[in-house]
Amino acid sequence: MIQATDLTRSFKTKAGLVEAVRGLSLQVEEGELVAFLGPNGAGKSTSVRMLTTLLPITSGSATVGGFDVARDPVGVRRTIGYVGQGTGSGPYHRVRDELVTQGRAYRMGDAEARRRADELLGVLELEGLADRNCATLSGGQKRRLDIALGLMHTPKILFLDEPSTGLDPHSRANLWEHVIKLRRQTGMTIFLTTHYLDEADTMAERVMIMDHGKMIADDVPEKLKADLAGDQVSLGLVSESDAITAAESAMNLPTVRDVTQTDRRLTFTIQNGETLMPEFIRQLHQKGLEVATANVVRPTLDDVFLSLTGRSLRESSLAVQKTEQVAHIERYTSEVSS
Ligand SMILES: Nc1ncnc2c1ncn2[C@@H]1O[C@H](COP(=O)(O)OP(=O)(O)OP(=O)(O)O)[C@@H](O)[C@H]1O
Repeated sequence: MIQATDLTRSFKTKAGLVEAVRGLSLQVEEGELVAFLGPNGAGKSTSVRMLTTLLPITSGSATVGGFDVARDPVGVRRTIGYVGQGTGSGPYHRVRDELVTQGRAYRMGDAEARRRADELLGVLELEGLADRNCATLSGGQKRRLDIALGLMHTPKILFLDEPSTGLDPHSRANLWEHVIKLRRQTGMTIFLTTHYLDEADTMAERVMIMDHGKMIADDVPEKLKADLAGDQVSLGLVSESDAITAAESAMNLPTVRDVTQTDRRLTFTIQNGETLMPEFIRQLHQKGLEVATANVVRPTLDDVFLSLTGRSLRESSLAVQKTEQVAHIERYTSEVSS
């Protein structure tokens, strides 16, 4: 459904050439839900903007829905819906009118545009707001309207650029319920960028991680976590000598790494820790070693990024969330004081 080969995009700036995307190749199959992750400035939006024909490519090639993004941008635009970071609705228009106008822009007849608008108002639970001015909607309602706008022409592929950024946790969860429902009903292919690691982990079937303009990982979240991060195991033994012997045994476990023993504590990283640990502890008991405490911590996508780059992706997304919180507080303060 989406295919890119060696895509690059550079920008000439006063400070010099910025290579935002440096040889991106990817493939997304029909009906997949793929999350595109990466720290600020990794090149995610630039990639999405090239795939959605909003930005010309510097070199390489891409097809979306079977249409070449450089040679047939109109074909691509007919096939996709794009929900960008800024809200797409006009503040002084009513919700249903906004949808109908969008439909007309896609050359739908008036009756068809109204029928589709009402259908989407239902799917995205915006019926009660159809006659409200867009300016009066909450953040979460606005994002749902943005998605409805992107779906008016019934696209096969939906691009969502940071759909839930700036929403409170309840609105984020609600937005996701709607996206998942839509996907179940339509079988649409969904390609989204997000800063929220938990969101990518639980919602996406496949995660692509970008850093410095390049793809550094592309797989199902569980596999990425198992292969690149592994479970963190921590065992407490009753004596230091038991811990030393247990560490020697741990060295022989398959996929084990980073075995560390300090006093009575033994820690290591391993794949499938939850499954392997009961048997390992039994073996230690058989050797006369006593395990007093055991803890297995499952890895996160941040651990994957850390193992790939030595940096934390969470810190980058926390920085974004902090900026958002400051923006919320500033908006609130200015509303209160005005
Ligand atoms: N129009 C532009 N002119 C110059 N540089 C640009 C332009 N657009 C993007 N860049 C640069 O390209 C790089 C990639 O930016 P991009 O917006 O694609 O990153 P991103 O991964 O989407 O980041 P974020 O998560 O912060 O949205 C950054 O260094 C950015 O400053």
